[in-house]
Amino acid sequence: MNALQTRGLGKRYRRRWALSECDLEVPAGHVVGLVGPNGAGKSTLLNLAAGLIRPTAGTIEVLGGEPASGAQQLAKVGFVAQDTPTYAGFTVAEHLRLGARLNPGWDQALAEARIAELGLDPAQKAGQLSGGQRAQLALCLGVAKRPELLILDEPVASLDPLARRDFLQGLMSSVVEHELSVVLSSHLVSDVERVCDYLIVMVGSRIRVAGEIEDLLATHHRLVGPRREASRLPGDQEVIGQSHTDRQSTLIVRTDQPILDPAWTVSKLTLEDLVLAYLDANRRSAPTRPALEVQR
Ligand SMILES: Nc1ncnc2c1ncn2[C@@H]1O[C@H](COP(=O)(O)OP(=O)(O)OP(=O)(O)O)[C@@H](O)[C@H]1O
Repeated sequence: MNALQTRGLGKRYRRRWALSECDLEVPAGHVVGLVGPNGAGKSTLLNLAAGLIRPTAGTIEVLGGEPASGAQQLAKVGFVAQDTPTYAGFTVAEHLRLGARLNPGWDQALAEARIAELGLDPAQKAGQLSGGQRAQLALCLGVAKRPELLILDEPVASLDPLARRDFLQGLMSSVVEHELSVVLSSHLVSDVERVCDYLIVMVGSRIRVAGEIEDLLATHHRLVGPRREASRLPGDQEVIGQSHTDRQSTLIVRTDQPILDPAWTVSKLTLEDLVLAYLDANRRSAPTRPALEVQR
C-alpha cells in the first residue's frame, strides 16, 4: 500500500503552476521529509493530499483512496496545517473534547498524557497560548486522532530547539508504536536527518528527487579529479552539480553503478550535501530563488 501516489499531479493558481508534473510513489511505513525553498510547492502538495484543494491536472491517492473522499478516508489521515489552527475561544480541554467528538479513533489517554507532558493548562484558552504552545496543541490533536498517515506542514517551525527535539522524539515513538506513516515538510535538513527515512526534494513546483534516504545516499557521489567536462562521463552517471577550476573538476553524480575510473577520488555525500546539490542545480537556472535554510 502506498501512503502517497501521484500521477502527473498539478495545481495551477490563475496562470501559475504551484505544482506540476508530480509523479510520486511513497510506500506506507515511512517518515517522509519534504524539503524545498519558500514557494517550492510543498504546502500545495500537502494540501492536495489532505483533500483541502483539488488538482488541476493528474491524480492523487492517499492510502489507496481519494483525499477527503468520505468519513473513512478522513479518519485515516491526520493533517496539521502550516498555521497550526486552533480555536482561540476554546480551552485546551475543550479542544480534546472536540477531537473526541470528531474522530472515531480518538485516543483520549494519549491526548491527556501529551498535554500533561507539555505542561499545558487544560483550562487555558487556546487564544492565550504562545505560538509554540498552540503548535504543540495542534500537533497533539493530530497524533491523538490516531491516523494511519499524519501530514504535517512545517510542524516544528515555531517550536524552540528543546520543544522541537521533544516533539520529533514523540513523533518517532508514535511511528514505532502505532505503525504510523508521516509526511512532514521542513526547512531544516537536520530535522529531516534526525527523523526521516524517505526524502522528497521540491524546487520550483517540481519534484527534483525522491527516495529512501539510505538509497539516495548510496547512489549519490562526489567525484574530484582532473578537469573534465560532464558530457564526457559514462551514460549511467547523471550529473546533479558541477564546479571546475582550471585544473580540477568536482562533480556530484547519481548512479547505481560502481565508479571505476581511477582518475576520480570518490566520496559519499551527507544528506545536507545531497539536498544542497539539488537546490544549487536549480539556483543556477533561477538565480533569484531563495536558498533552503540549513541549521545544525
Ligand atoms: N491560494 C493560492 N493562490 C495563489 N497562489 C498560491 C496559492 N497558494 C500557493 N500559491 C503559490 O504557489 C506556489 C507554491 O506555494 P506553496 O505554499 O505550496 O509553497 P511552499 O513550498 O509550501 O512554501 P513555504 O516553504 O514558503 O511554505 C507559490 O508561488 C505560491 O505563491
